[in-house]
Amino acid sequence: MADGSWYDADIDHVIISEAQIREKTAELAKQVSADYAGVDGLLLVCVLKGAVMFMADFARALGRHGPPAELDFMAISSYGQGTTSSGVVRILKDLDRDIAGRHVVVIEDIVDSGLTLSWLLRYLESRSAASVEVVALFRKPDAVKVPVPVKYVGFDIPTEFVVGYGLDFGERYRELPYVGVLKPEVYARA
Ligand SMILES: O=P(O)(O)OC[C@H]1O[C@H](OP(=O)(O)OP(=O)(O)O)[C@H](O)[C@@H]1O
Ligand SMILES: Nc1nc2[nH]cnc2c(=O)[nH]1
Ligand SMILES: [Mg+2]
Repeated sequence: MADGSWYDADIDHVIISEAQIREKTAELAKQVSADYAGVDGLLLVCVLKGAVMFMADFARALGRHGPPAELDFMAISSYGQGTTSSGVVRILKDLDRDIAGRHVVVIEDIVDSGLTLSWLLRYLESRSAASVEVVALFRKPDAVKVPVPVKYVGFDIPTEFVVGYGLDFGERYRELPYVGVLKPEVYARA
């Protein structure tokens, strides 16, 4: 449907295309680059697994402009296998280094209820970062349960469960290059 890949049979419709993601990522990287000009060693923190694609593309886009950045990864999970947040956040992998005094930019794929991010921001601030801001590629403004300060937002999308570009359903569909909504029968057979 979208580009002829075998997953397309499961996709009802595309919400954001690969080209739109590419364009927006470049735009966000330019904004961050301008705002952090002069900062040496910005620390990008990727929230695994969902943000893995966005981190890779965003970091490369930032690399065209600077400032120089380091990359670190946290794995936290609040969704389990389903489509609603449990609200219980588990750290599966912590940061490798101390972030005290560092300028941190959190790279997130999506802000839905806001539960994951509000937990993460509290966690990072408790570790004495000099500053913490968030870049989120997608946000569902009508789904937010806990308001979180997200300085850089790519796309506001409707309150629907989406997959692709890092976002999974039962660990599948993360490798889709676009973001879309699954056909109802996919949930029925899960
Ligand atoms: O705003 P919220 O309602 O908290 O939802 C957003 C979070 O949910 C997803 O992660 P998930 O817990 O599914 O883990 P994953 O990234 O490994 O898929 C997504 O990647 C965000 O981190
Ligand atoms: N795959 C996926 N994970 C999410 N986590 C929070 N919202 C979503 C969503 O819409 N899709
Ligand atoms: Mg998930």
